[in-house]
Amino acid sequence: MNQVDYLRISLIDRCNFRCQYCMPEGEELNYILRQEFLTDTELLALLEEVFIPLGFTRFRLTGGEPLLRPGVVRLVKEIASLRQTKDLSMTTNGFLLAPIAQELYEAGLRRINISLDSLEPDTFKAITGRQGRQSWEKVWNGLQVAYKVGFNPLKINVVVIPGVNDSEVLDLAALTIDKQWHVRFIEFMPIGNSLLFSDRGWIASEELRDRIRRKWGLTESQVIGNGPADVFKIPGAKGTLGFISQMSECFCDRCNRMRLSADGWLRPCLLNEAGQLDLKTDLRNGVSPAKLREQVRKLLLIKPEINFKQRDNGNQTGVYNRTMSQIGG
Ligand SMILES: Nc1nc2c(ncn2[C@@H]2O[C@H](COP(=O)(O)OP(=O)(O)OP(=O)(O)O)[C@@H](O)[C@H]2O)c(=O)[nH]1
Ligand SMILES: C[S@@+](CC[C@H](N)C(=O)[O-])C[C@H]1O[C@@H](n2cnc3c(N)ncnc32)[C@H](O)[C@@H]1O
Ligand code: SF4
Ligand code: SF4
Repeated sequence: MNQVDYLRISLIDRCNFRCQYCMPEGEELNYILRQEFLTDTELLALLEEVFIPLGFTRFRLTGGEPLLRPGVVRLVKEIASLRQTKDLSMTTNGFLLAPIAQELYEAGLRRINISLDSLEPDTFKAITGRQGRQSWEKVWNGLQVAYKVGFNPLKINVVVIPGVNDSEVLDLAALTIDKQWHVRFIEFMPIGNSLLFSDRGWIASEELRDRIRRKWGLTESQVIGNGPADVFKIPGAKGTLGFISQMSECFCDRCNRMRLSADGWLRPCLLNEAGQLDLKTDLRNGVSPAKLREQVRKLLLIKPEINFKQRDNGNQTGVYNRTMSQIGG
């Protein structure tokens, strides 16, 4: 059985973007009420008294947009300073990153993954719903500042949507040649916007690798990370290329993670809603840390059964109660 030691923590379900594949404009979302959010104190208590004793040592802060969480720098500092934290990272859309990057680094954050689906401001706008050239520039600037501040490895996440941004794959891959940036192409998953998914579908990573191979060649490579990316590089490039292929391949047999939502639900699998635990309610009802630990321990034991397995045709269209922005990707 894989060791499950990676917890993805959603800090907030709100976002300042409306990415078509995640939180499309106009979609009604039931936002978590403020009083339902795990407070910093509750989150830290769960980490220290439940997750860390069970062997979790790698934490990723995500959302929604994690930089919208009030007091995010303080929270980073608290988690980074836990003795058992081996790795603390964040996934962000980068819009609010530039002015806060240095503070985050000083608080102990060392790795950031930034979502940037396009190098064309107009396409960026069409995907993210953010008006104006300025939005793309703010994210681009966030990326440059994060690089200067020293976040390493610095990764760029690209969800590839057929007919929308797949024509940019070579341009995005080229970013890794001169800079130590790590670009990852993510196969679009049917969670968040099933209409767009059934209209556009996804492109298999192997097809993208083929395009890249024909232009520059491609060799296997490595980069620090806890996620499911298969890593390659263009020969001689400073950075790497990652491929996250949840539709064309199955990496569930090496799954090492669980997810904690901003309102304290523990979810054993991104794509399967079975087995979730409402840790926040139990915590607020005075259930002891030992009992909470026991519940999570039991969930860890049955996680291999819950891990997502329905990928016969690589095109399942489940209807999910929670979207990517609520789960944290
Ligand atoms: N199906 C599936 N997709 C995942 C899982 N973890 C990450 N992904 C996909 O990979 C995307 C990028 O993940 P990130 O938030 O950047 O984190 P990561 O790849 O785990 O990060 P590293 O530690 O840097 O490897 C997510 O948005 C998902 O689309 C997973 O457990 N299952
Ligand atoms: C839900 S977002 C949260 C963090 C932050 N707001 C961001 O965009 O980086 C985390 C990751 O999920 C990815 N994602 C969202 N919806 C997706 C989908 N339907 N298929 C594949 N990846 C998706 C995003 O591109 C992003 O890299
Ligand atoms: S992918 Fe991230 S930035 Fe885009 S809408 Fe979802 S949570 Fe927001
Ligand atoms: S789909 Fe579920 S089991 Fe598969 S890697 Fe993601 S979280 Fe793990």
